[in-house]
Amino acid sequence: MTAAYVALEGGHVLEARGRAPGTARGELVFTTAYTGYEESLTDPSYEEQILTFSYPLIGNYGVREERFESDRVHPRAVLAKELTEDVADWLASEGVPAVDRLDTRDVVTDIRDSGAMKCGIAVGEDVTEEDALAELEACKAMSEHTEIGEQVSVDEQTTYGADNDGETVALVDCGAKGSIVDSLLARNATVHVLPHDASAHDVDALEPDVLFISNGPGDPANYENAIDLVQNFAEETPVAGICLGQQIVAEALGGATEKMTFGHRGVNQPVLDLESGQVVMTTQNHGYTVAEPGDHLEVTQINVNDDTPEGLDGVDYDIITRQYHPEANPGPEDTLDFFDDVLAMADARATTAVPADD
Ligand SMILES: NC(=O)CC[C@H](N)C(=O)O
Repeated sequence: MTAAYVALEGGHVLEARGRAPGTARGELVFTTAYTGYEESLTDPSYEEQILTFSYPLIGNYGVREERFESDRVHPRAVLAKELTEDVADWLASEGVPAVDRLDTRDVVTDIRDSGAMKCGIAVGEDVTEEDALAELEACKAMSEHTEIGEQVSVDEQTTYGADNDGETVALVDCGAKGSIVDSLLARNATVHVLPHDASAHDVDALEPDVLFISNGPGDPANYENAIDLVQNFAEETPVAGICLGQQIVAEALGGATEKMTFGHRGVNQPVLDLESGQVVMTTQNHGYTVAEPGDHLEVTQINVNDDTPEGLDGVDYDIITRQYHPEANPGPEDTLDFFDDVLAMADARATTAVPADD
């Protein structure tokens, strides 16, 4: 019989049914998404986290590689009320421990009351509560993962859509979801995916129409290089950002970010556009938020539930960012026009730019 223990910050240990073996530790969070487990589990933004699904049955339409957002599972472990065989086998093959048959309503309530917390997990034939507690003991706070960008970024620059004749995008990969690249390619852009530690010279060499900062895991303050790039280019090149990208842009331009209690993770987060008065349903996955936009940015969209900034525009520079995931996958596709807006911003700048000479 496989034993399974989940040790929560504070030392409380839950027993569950083991579905994929191993030991792990991470920040315990939950998503309310009721579909899209293939996309969520391969979203690099979940690196160093343990993901609880609040929806009770996960896996009822199988596991298909074409839905993956990256080439591996990123959460360190998975908790659910009931996992299908398909998902349990997939997680086992990826070496990601998984448990079910625990009361995820209790786990979610606990996270809502106490905030995202450290967690240790042990699943296997011979594991004990002490193994889960030892993982908990070794668990670091999210902000202490200072090299997290390195864990999820590409090692080398890669170009997609070289033959496209639309805008040229320099996408700084801090853990980018594949759908961001796909959304840009579908709009005829050429996308150069750059490592998170790319230099200003690397970006310059591409003569991009837009510098785009991706989503990604962890504390935005730990992406010093990407922050520097935004500072370097904001004046001369249009800038866009999604999720971590919005946070990095705010950090770079005199704003500030802060950790939320338990964050927003789900596919039905309502966002109000302050100019049009329209509310859209969005996909979200973040534990930090912009606390202060600073003088160079203004808030254009807010979360209806808690008023946190969901969209920023440049005051004196060409900048558009979103805290949610306009690329969807999972979730509603109501916000794909963000990519049209970013490319239109880049195009407008390119066509009004004054040639240097002649
Ligand atoms: N999806 C993301 O880009 C997440 C951004 C950041 N790591 C956060 O938790 O807020």
